[in-house]
Amino acid sequence: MANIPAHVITIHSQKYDPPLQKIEKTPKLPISEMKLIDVEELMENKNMNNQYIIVQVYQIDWKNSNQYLIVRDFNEIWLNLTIMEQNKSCNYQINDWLIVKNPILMEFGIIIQDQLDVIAINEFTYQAMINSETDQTEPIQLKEKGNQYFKLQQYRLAYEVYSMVIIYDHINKTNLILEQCYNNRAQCLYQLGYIQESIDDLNQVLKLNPQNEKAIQRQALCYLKLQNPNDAKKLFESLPNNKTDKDIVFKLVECELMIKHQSGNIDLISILNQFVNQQQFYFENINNYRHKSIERKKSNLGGLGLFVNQPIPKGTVLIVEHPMHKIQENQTLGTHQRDNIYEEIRQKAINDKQFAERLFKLYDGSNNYAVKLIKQDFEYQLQNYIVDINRIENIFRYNAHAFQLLKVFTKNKQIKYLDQSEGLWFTLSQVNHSLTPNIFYYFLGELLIVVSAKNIEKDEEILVQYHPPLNQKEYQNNLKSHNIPMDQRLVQYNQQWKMDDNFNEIKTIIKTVKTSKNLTDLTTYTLSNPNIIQQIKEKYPIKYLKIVQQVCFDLFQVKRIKEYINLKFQGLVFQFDHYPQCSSIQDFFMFLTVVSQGQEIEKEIVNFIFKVGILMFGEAFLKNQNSEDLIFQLGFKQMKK
Ligand SMILES: C[S@@+](CC[C@H](N)C(=O)[O-])C[C@H]1O[C@@H](n2cnc3c(N)ncnc32)[C@H](O)[C@@H]1O
Repeated sequence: MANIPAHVITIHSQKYDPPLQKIEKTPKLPISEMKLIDVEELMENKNMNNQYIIVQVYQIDWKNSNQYLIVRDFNEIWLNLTIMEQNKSCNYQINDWLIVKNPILMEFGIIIQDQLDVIAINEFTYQAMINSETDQTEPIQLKEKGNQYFKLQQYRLAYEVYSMVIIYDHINKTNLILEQCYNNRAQCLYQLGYIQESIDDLNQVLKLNPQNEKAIQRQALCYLKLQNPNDAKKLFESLPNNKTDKDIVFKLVECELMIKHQSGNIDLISILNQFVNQQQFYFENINNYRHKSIERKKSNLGGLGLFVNQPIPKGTVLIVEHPMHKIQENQTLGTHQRDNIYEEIRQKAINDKQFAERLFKLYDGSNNYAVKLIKQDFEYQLQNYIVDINRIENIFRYNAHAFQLLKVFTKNKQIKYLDQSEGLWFTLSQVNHSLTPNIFYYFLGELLIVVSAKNIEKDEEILVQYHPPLNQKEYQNNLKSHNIPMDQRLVQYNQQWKMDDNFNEIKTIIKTVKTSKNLTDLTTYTLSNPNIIQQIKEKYPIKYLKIVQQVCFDLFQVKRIKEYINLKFQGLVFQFDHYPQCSSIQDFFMFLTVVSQGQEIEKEIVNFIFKVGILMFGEAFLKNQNSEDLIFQLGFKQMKK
């Protein structure tokens, strides 16, 4: 141990030799939500809440029942530490390390009012502490344990384990895995929502290794989270792969957007172009997601249905799913290629057991028996290599969803424009129909997103509206085609949904879109009929919000703004029914906000969508302009070029 520097005033009192006592109870580390700081930091930062320091005991004195220690921290800073009203049976020994919770720094040193705020660590307690938490003794193993917790998303536990390694490392001055542990612990803090604390840990990493790219990137993300795009940008830019790594490029654009947004200086087109020129992005890396509360059970409506086993607030993302099967380009079930389609699916079922298993779990028209028979049926059919084509057809008839696959990328990244297509989405296919649905869904390309439209009670069935009701006859036909009995309370036709005057015109637009050979036709059509646009605008404001969403989606996929604006007309006219619950901009914003908070789906993408949305509306608000006009101006400006 080093000599005490002269400037430390030691307290000379009568010497007291405490009896050596074993600690019987294993102390738990009281630091689950606390931050390790050093004495220097403590001097700068007088707020002692939720902090702890670690010091080593050099000398012990007593005065009445107060214990006076001389201690030093890892950085060899010496100071006095007074523990008021110390219980004499709890004695510290020279060279013990003390974990001191919430230290109060006074002129003459640290005062501890509550002796429980101090825990001594000697070899014995240290071992006990580690064993009690993890059954691991070695710090490297301990770190592995932390990693395991992290993988299981048990961030609190991971945090504690990493903290222990950090303490161990400080004590033993090994510096062995300190860098990794701080880095990992920073991630835990981030996940737990302690962003500033995460930044502090990352500073520790960068102190040890200024080149640690992971830490730089993570710190930048923290700054973004704290709405500090300038610092975030600097950090992202300092990364060597800031032009090639798609995540970083993406983040840099996001910084740009946020900076422009905060300064009120928005030039959306140039931002879009900048983004679009940089790189293309795909939705391929989004994993399927299904809310943990969803259960499949018997439904009063017939057959099985999906229920939630906990209350679900409005706006919760319940399902994010890729199609388990989708029909090839330009095909729908109504076409003459139908038999080929079923044959194709049949082959897939024969070759891919998992696919077949899922397929046969779907409703096959035989309400009561469908699921009961699955297992034996499936096994039998596979054994004999017979997958009945009629059954495949049935499954498709009752489960397929249509979606507007406006464009896709071919393998060599060419854009292809497609007509409406159909596919099977596994989870959505298990949801029953209602005209008063509690969920709604929409597609980003072929990616399905299902969101709760109301607060849903525990054990309530989730219900979706199968078709937008256009008129009584069509509605009845829809129900019939779905094998749904007309007397169902939940499926009664609502007189309010009469065919409106705009309907025929809208239909004409749809038809034009569908039959036009190329996009110029559509441009001419919409431009020469501004009244229709005006009418649609008045009647269905929500569809403009749909454009915002589509705009953002297209940022990832479309190179040429022109085409994308043209395509919007197809999207907007056809798809606005998917937002029956969003009747205002505010509603839609709420929806976006909630979606962006969905932990499990690709946050960046949804955040990005959200931000572009804000920018567009933000600009309109700044200019005191109708935001819908703005979106339209944007579209027309581009089209005229
Ligand atoms: C996509 S499936 C839904 C899941 C299905 N109930 C099952 O058992 O797997 C569609 C079928 O469910 C039934 N169904 C859905 N909604 C219904 C409703 N509101 N009333 C009666 N039956 C309904 C109809 O038989 C319909 O053809």
